[in-house]
Amino acid sequence: MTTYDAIIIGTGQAGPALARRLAGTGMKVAIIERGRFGGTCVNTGCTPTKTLVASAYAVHMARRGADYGFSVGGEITVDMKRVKARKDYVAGLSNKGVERSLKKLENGTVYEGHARFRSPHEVEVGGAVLGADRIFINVGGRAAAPDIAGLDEIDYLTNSSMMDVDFLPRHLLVLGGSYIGLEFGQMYRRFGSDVTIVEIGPRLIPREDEDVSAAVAAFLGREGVAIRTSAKCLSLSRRDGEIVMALDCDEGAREVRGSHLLVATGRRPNTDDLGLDRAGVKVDQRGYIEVDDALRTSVPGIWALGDCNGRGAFTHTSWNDFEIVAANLLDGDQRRLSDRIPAYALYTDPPLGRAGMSEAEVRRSGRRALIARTAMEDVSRAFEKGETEGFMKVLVDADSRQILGAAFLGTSGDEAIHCVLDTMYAKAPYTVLQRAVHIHPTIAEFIPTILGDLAPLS
Ligand SMILES: Cc1cc2nc3c(=O)[nH]c(=O)nc-3n(C[C@H](O)[C@H](O)[C@H](O)COP(=O)(O)OP(=O)(O)OC[C@H]3O[C@@H](n4cnc5c(N)ncnc54)[C@H](O)[C@@H]3O)c2cc1C
Ligand SMILES: NC(=O)c1ccc[n+]([C@@H]2O[C@H](COP(=O)([O-])OP(=O)(O)OC[C@H]3O[C@@H](n4cnc5c(N)ncnc54)[C@H](O)[C@@H]3O)[C@@H](O)[C@H]2O)c1
Repeated sequence: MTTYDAIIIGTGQAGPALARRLAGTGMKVAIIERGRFGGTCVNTGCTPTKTLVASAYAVHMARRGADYGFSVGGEITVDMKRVKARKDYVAGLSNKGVERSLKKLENGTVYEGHARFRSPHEVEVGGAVLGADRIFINVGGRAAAPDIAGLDEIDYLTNSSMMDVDFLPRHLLVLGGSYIGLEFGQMYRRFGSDVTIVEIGPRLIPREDEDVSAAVAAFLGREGVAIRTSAKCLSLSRRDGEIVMALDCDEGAREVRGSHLLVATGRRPNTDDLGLDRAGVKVDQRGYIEVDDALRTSVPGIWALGDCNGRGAFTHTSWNDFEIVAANLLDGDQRRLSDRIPAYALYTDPPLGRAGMSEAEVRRSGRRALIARTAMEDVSRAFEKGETEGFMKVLVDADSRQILGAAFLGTSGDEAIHCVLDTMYAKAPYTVLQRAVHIHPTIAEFIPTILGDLAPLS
């Protein structure tokens, strides 16, 4: 057995940064990766998808040339091989950057292979057994396949296999109308595919407020994305060279057909093949590793960071997990998971920036609250850009005057939301943000104006 001061399993968003911090203190650190360095975000998640979203946006804007006073000679066609090559280049830089930095890390040793616990302080990888008093699990997750008759017989796509697509699907069926389904759905519609999104819930992105779901469905619909909600996929089969999806639904056709199928119905943690039982690490019913407020598992000396602990499902939450663990272990700074304010963005165009509670959550909480909402068409920057879809909504606690949450669905909503988020972290009353003088013309400039319109939430 080779002994280290620390073992890190997985090189997602938390692992590499933690490896650098620990190795920087002189600890001997083993880093184990079974797949591509950088994990989901870098290889099959954020980076490639946002690179593809950028290509789709450029195509969309070129098609809208007439709105801006120019024309493109001839039909706009998309070369999917070049779109993919651009994506591979951008994602490849990050992937290689993570690999290079870990392999040359002083005090670090990289093992390439599948890690499995042998005991609370021993991990097997390849033929080697590694031991350490501190083990950090950063194994992430993968696409979950729903239990649908016939799915196994279909050569379906997931976010991972979508990365190899270098052709235009004639008709992309998308199962699941949340982040992955909507980002890929709009993107492929813009590239030129017919797209049908099938969502089991009563509306798209069912976690969001109804007005958000409705606005997203409206602009996707205007772009020609077919949307089926409250539609349960009963079975999948192949007929006449097409994929046939049989639906249980109250409205619309009971069958949809397409050339390709993307399954985007959620994810599951990579904890089923990690030998956690041999270490005694507790998982919940869905396989997520149970952690406390400092990301310690049920076994002393073992921590779980990132998607595999079920406490976040984003790159920034995994990165924050690294910050929490490093602060507690190395800096004497008792940072806590419970200090984190929920925040994320959905990268449709326009994007949805979200911070804190939704309107529905505020209503359920029963507290006295204020609300203000503005259509993006009333925001001068959006109007000037010719991108007026969406709205901005802010909720404030009527007693403490602190911001409870916000949804910015509109151009630059993913950036402007940070004004709200930072004010929430500062625990400042909304009036601080209302009195801030923002730069003209920006989307953020309008936030003080919105806050001037706050009225009781009825
Ligand atoms: C299509 C898509 C788009 C996304 N877009 C965004 C976005 O725009 N913004 C955002 O914030 N988040 C986004 N996410 C989510 C984000 O990618 C994840 O939350 C983030 O990557 C989680 O990182 P992680 O650190 O938990 O682990 P991961 O990045 O999942 O990495 C885990 C690593 O562990 C390795 N591993 C697993 N098991 C073992 C084992 N037994 N032994 C050795 N190695 C192992 C894996 O190979 C992998 O490299 C997206 C996700 C997807 C799927
Ligand atoms: N912009 C971003 O930050 C971003 C982008 C992509 C992915 N992600 C991450 O990836 C994770 C997974 O995304 P996702 O969109 O796959 O999952 P999700 O959990 O967000 O949504 C799954 C959707 O599929 C629906 N669904 C479930 N079973 C179904 C079925 N049998 N038929 C039809 N619909 C069904 C659900 O109602 C839900 O709307 C997210 O939690 C997110 O953290 C983030």
